[in-house]
Amino acid sequence: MCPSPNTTVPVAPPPPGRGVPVLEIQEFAMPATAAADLVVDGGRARRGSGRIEVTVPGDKSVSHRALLAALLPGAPAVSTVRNANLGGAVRALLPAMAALGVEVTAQDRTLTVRRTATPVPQPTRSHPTGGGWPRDIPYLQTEGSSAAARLLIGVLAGSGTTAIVDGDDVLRHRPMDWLVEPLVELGARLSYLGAPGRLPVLVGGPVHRPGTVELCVGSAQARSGVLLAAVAAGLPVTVRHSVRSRDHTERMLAAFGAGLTADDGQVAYDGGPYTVPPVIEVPADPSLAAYPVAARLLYGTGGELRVPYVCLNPTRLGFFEVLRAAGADIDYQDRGTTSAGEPVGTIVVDGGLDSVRAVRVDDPALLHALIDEVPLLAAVAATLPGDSWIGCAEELRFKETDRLATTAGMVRAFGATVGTVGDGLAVHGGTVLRAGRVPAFEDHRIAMAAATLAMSLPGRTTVSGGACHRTSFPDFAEVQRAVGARVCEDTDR
Ligand SMILES: O=C(O)C1=C[C@@H](OP(=O)(O)O)[C@@H](O)[C@H](O)C1
Ligand SMILES: C=C(OP(=O)(O)O)C(=O)O
Repeated sequence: MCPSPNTTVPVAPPPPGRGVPVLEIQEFAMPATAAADLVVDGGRARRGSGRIEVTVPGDKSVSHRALLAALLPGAPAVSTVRNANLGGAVRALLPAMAALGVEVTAQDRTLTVRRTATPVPQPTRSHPTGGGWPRDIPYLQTEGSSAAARLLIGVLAGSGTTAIVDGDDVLRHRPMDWLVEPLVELGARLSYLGAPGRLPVLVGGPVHRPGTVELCVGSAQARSGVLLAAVAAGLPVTVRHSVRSRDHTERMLAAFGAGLTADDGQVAYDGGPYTVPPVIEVPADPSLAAYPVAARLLYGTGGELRVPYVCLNPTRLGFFEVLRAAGADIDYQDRGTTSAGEPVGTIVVDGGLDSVRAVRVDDPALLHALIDEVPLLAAVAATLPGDSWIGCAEELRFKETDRLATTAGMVRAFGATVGTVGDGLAVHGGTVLRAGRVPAFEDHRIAMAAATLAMSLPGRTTVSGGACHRTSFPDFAEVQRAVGARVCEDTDR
């Protein structure tokens, strides 16, 4: 049986003086698993030494932004997104765009976006209060992707497009007020059609009041939603934020020529013009590169592993930086820049974790630079001899699962001693870990972290519902097999 994600085992006190933000924790029943299991036969790497190169899919965040750029006023009628991530989270945006008359076709990893198509209405879900949906208003469903929903709300609230934005049962429990409240301050008419602060949200009128808004969270999606609204409306807006989280929206809009200035703690848009280019290039996803890199480090044998053309935006490199600072041999080479203003290069890893005792994250910007890699970092930390701490992570409670709890539950299923303490995770090192059946809690990041840890442990591990990795990394198993893993999907379930 899967351990409960809600069990809290304090194994170490939080660091002194750490204030825990008061945020309302999401509680809801997870839907029954639909995904197949992942089966991992762990132990030594299937391949020995030698240089290996693997490529990982395009960055999920940049893909979302590149697609939504096509909805900005003045964007070309036909545009191309190259090397897009084609996982479920990015695909979630396509039917919503179709309902707005924007057709997206995929060939390999290239998306062609046409703004002039006939709108294709999406089927509606049941109304959360049992009432009826407002008539003649496009209904846009973004499934489980909060980036898709939040960024879309921003673009709609900037371009003055009336629509309803909805999501699946899990997304209907994730906070939308982080973004909706600042948009309302800027004059947008937005209303919650179900629970306050949650989807579905009706976007009824555009932002039109210039000014400064203050965000209460570090969420890059919230900041991006406000910036996209401001730029779509040509409205001068300053966004103050407490944490510098991923800045892909700022880089992309600046690459379009929009007048943006970023200082410590704020980003300001001057209301001036911009040009959306006909082609946007997406670099490979550093959050996905982290899995083969971790597998290589956990195996600890073999030669160099190279992952080319990865987004080297510093707001995304926390996982690699924390391990580098702790002694792992990780390097960045072949540096360049994409047309969307993103630094790119090859991540090179050699050797294992022998010189690494423990890892520590206790800075909010660093946490945000590895926010999606926390389950993987905790899994790696469980193999180290020392005690590790991953703090400043309160926002993880608002992901598709409460990822502080589900990360602890997953790592504990391997026999590790790990607990949620305040706003973080304390991982005791030096425990003997064992293969077995472990939960993924329907969460792609938990599934991939579990499967990666299992690769280095002798014996068979079954990651329940682990095939949910398709949300962000459809070819996860193929890539990990190239690094030496024995991992496959159990299609017999
Ligand atoms: O801006 C984005 O594309 C994302 C920002 C992060 O979420 P938050 O903005 O909620 O922190 C991250 O966890 C998510 O996978 C993608
Ligand atoms: C949290 C994630 O995405 P989102 O917030 O967009 O659902 C993720 O991909 O790990």
